Amino acid sequence: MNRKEFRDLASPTEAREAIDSLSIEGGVERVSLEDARGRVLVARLDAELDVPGFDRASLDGYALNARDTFGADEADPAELDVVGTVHAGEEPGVVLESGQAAEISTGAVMPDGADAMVPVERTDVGGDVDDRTDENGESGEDHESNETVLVRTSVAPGDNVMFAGADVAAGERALGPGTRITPRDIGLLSALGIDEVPVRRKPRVGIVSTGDELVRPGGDGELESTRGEIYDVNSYTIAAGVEDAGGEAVLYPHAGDEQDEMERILREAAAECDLVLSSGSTSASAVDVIYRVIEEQGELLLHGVSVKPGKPMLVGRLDSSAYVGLPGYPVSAMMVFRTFVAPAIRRAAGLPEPESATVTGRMARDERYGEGRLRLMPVGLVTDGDGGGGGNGNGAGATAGNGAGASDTLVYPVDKGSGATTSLAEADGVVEVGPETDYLERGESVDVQLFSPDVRPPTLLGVGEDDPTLNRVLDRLDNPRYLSVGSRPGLRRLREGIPDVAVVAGPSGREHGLEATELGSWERDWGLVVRAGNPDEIDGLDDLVDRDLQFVNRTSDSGLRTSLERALADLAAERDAETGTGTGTGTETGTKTDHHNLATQIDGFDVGLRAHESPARRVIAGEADAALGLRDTAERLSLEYVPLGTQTMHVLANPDRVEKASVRELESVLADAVVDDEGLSL
Ligand SMILES: Nc1nc2c(c(=O)[nH]1)N[C@H]1C(S)=C(S)[C@@H](COP(=O)(O)OP(=O)(O)OC[C@H]3O[C@@H](n4cnc5c(N)ncnc54)[C@H](O)[C@@H]3O)O[C@H]1N2
Ligand code: MOO
Repeated sequence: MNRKEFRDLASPTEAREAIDSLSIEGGVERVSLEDARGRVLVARLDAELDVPGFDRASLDGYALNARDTFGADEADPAELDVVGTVHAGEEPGVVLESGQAAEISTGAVMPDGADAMVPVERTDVGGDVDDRTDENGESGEDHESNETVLVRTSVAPGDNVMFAGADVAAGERALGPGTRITPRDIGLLSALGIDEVPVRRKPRVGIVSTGDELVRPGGDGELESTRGEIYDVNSYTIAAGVEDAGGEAVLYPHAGDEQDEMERILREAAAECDLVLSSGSTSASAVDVIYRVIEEQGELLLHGVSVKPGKPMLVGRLDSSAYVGLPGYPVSAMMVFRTFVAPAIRRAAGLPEPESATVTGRMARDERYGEGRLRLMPVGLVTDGDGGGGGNGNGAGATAGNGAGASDTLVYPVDKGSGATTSLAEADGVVEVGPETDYLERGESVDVQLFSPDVRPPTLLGVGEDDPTLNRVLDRLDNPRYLSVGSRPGLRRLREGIPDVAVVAGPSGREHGLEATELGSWERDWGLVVRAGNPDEIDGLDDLVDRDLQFVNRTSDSGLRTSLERALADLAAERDAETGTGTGTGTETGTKTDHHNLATQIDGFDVGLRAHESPARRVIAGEADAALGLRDTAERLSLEYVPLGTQTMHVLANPDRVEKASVRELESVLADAVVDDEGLSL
């Protein structure tokens, strides 16, 4: 089977041109006023009537003839006979003559003979109130002619009257083609009595994810990890991106890795959509055959672009639809989508390019890259210094000013690889690094395109140990970001000056030779997490070493792993001491036992999982007898906990950021927390 090789890559510009050459417009449809918001008008709409359609009183008061008020003022009011009342929505039953007025409501039709009105505040009832025969103010004919009104101001013709057509006159241009209809435009359309408008049909975008391993989120049953099953990410991120760009997303069933099945589903989508987006099957493996479907059944315009991530993307046509093949890796799929596809959908939908929100910052560390492709580098932002801007210095409830203030913005690459969804979820934007740049130096200025103008960088950036108590602390803060990289990498990053705080297990910063302020600390109980009821009667580390038990560890970056290794070292020393007194053990004679020797006797010691709960979940799944973990975790998952020790968690602040509002807020949350038998509670 011949496989795809990427020898000649198209340039990003060529990729854009290829996509632009496809037609993905959706045509025209008519939508009702209720569905018109955000839609793009395709034709000019002219007013077919006057708004208002009659001369109308702008205030509650009296309609009258302006000439009758000339010279009137507070001291010398004009007295007019009130000959009727006109309410909104009724025909005036009165015609005014000189010296007469009619009571009138806001929005009511001005009676004939009236050319102005006076608000009620500038009048007084004249005559004798007791003479009034009609307290309810019924229509004009019912008024006694001896009722009068004292008008304490003079008005000019037209005062307080909105004349017919003053809002919009018949024949006027109301809305032009290309208008993206806003709630205000809907107001105008309603006033004109228009209940349906011609708009661009949203481009229909079919989404076909390929791969035998994909499972829809929320389906029945668990993922079968042994088969490599994963939840489908791309269908949903891409669908959300399509809707954001003004398209209508249509999800199709997953296509497996068979060419025939891909062809069937792609053609079904092509028949119903203006654009088909597939994900996966773009690269070089034997099942990456989607390009053949396009090549054989449609037209393949290009395959392979000099961009990272996203190299294996495809552009072409299938039947009457445009086609773009996105790589399967979620980061690659999303980056290709937002860089190349979303602008084309927006154009087809008639939407303008969104305000580009760009932030300039400094690289927080050196970054090397030399593949000669345009790199779309996801990055996170953190404000250096005291948080700058608004002087939000006094703690309580402060939503830390994170606008681009006086302080610097540091930019750090977030790269867990193209396969990690958190590479995007933990990023704020993208830095485009040209193919000629192979090195970005710490401190160098870079422009970050935010994912959207409303992206706000987190108020607080923390790194370090994964911990359930910490998760509760973070819930108390406004928009923090925490990267659980483990204690050691956390300390390293704090030393590099990137995060605001690091959370480390075990020895405090000072013992690591670090100039960091400790904001708070708590203890956590750690040990072995075993099945409920402890059916294997596991008492401690001895059991793991000496018995045939399956164990699951944490990665060597984690503080728990460090504590476990120390405990093993203690056990080794104990056993050596016993050997010294002549008690034989299983260790080789003559060699000193160190914790490595004991570790090799623990089945599964080298299987290290990254998060605090993952090992315990292996116990629940029946894949292990004991896991390294916390008492907290065991209790929450209704498992049994075998104590091995306690460990102190330290929250250490970057010395340059101790005055940053969010850091002070964290300090006060930690100070408020109560430490009792249950650990730290809030
Ligand atoms: N020998 C080579 N291998 C690879 C190359 C190459 O040039 N030579 N290119 C790499 C690059 S770059 C990328 S990007 C990927 C693209 O791979 P495919 O488009 O063929 O995608 P798959 O192999 O189907 O999947 C890759 C990866 O992503 C996961 N995936 C796929 N679809 C989804 C989805 N809807 N939701 C979540 N995750 C998904 C899939 O399980 C795989 O792990 O190829 C490199 N290989
Ligand atoms: O080009 Mo792939 O998209 O790097 O990961």
